[in-house]
Amino acid sequence: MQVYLDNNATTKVDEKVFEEMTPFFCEMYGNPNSLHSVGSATHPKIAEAFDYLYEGINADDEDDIIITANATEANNWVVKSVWLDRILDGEKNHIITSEVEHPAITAACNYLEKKGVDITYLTVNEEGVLEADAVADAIREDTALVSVMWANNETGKLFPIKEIGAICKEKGVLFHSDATQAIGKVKVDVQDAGVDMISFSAHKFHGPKGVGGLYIKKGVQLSPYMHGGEQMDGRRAGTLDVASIVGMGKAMQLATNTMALAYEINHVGMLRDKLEKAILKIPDTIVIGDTKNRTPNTTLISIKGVEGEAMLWDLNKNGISASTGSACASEDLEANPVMNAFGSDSELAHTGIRFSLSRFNTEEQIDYAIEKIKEAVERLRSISSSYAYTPKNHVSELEHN
Ligand SMILES: Cc1ncc(COP(=O)(O)O)c(CN[C@@H](CS)C(=O)O)c1O
Repeated sequence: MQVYLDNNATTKVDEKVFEEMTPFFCEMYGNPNSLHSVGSATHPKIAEAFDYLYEGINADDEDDIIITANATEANNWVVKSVWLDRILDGEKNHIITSEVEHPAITAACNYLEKKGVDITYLTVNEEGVLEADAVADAIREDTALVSVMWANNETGKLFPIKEIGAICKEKGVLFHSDATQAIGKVKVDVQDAGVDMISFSAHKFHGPKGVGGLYIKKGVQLSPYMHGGEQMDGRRAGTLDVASIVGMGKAMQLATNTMALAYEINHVGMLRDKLEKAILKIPDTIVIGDTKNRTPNTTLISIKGVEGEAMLWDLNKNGISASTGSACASEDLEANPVMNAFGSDSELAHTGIRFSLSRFNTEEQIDYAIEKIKEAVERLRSISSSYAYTPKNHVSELEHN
């Protein structure tokens, strides 16, 4: 049985999304900027896609949603153009972010540090969340940007975006949120939250890889990151990938409508809780962060005495796909930065397994995964030189219910 539990890394394209995309490869292949009818034939579905995007995040018609290749581009665009506009060409020299952001933010900020920009990486509390007051305390006269993620990709923890939005508005500081792991899992309402910009990627909510977006509130000045043609009113040059834009719009509509979000909480959340509860019945296991105020699909669990990569290998042999943390950091065997941020000791930081579900997972799949996880823990602990294996914590004696 194949059980895909790594949806925070990427998701399957919804069949309905794929259907919407297919005409734009071999039939309606025109360039939307061409004046002829082959080009203009793409316009109605592009317009519909943008309607879905605006509705999906409750953007005002006067706001902008600019198509990017992915959230990485959107995040880099925000950080580097704020540097250009407000630091190099302005009187600011300070950016505030958190220490558990995705590398698309932290690496871009590290790059600016080398250019002399002062970056504050706020720490998270023991629940794995940044406190809004910490942002207020960190803001200075020369602060150009606050960038805090909406939901953490490894723990699923939700950050106090609305409170931070109010603080940034009151202090007149630009506020960006990386909403990549929030869209399609929780309600993302840019007007209610008071954000100036958010980043997103379609492949996180059952759209195609290679397309994402940056929402920019009306009136926010941000120099283009990509210069060239007049696409996106000159805010992001490059021929539009019509199929991907249409796919992202449809995916946004399918993932953010009221029924879909209710299903995320009631079905996906139920499956995640069932999986998590079953694993926590195994001795010496803990959830990293805490179980409140999370996206409904994610759990990051430390299994003492079991190296994360070894666990993944065991699960993979049984058709189960999970990760030790974000996919982009999976190659290096360094301790998981998010777990380090929680003050986890190094042993713990190597034992984290991230399970991230989707609306396509079934209860039968979760029951199968629970059985295989218990078997893997039993096997790996029995050959572990570091785990004190006693009859008390024999996994096989545990009742599975
Ligand atoms: C919060 C957040 N912000 C940005 C990105 C980047 O998305 P791209 O479409 O690759 O550009 C991601 C992607 N995180 C994946 C791959 S590293 C994970 O396994 O957690 C993310 O989670």
